[in-house]
Amino acid sequence: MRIAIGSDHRGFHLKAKIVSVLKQQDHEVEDVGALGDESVDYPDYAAIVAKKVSEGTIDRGILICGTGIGMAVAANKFPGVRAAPCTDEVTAEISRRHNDLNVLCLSADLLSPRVVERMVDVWLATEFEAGRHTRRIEKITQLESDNCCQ
Ligand SMILES: O=C(CO)[C@H](O)[C@H](O)[C@H](O)COP(=O)(O)O
Repeated sequence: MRIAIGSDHRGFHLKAKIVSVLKQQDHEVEDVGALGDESVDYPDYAAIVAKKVSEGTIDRGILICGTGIGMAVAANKFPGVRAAPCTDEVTAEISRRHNDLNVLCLSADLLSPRVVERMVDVWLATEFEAGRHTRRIEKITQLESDNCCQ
């Protein structure tokens, strides 16, 4: 799978760990930064990853900051992006089955790296369930075009 991954300074070390695991699993990984743990602004990295997802040049995005919240707020400004902070394996799985989440947002401050590794595995492996959930995703897409300011 083609995966773009970004973080701010708080997520930098966890990002490095996830990048290495994903590469070992033969995913095509695009690391967009941050390049170190000096203070940066999470919207800058959310925008790079979310734009790629929105334009379809990669399959999925992963964003990491202190809580995952700022990254999700920023990424959701891009059409077609469904981003949310997940907190455990269950939310990671349901976010795929029900919400067709295409950008996984993670907390570097609150989650253990081992839990995150399992969450990422589950999130990448779980398919969208479709059925009644398709109707709901279509309604979200409709909200974008009804309220679009781009
Ligand atoms: O966006 C966030 C809050 O949802 C992240 O936790 C950021 O990493 C955090 O705000 C960065 O804060 P810092 O004090 O500048 O490290």
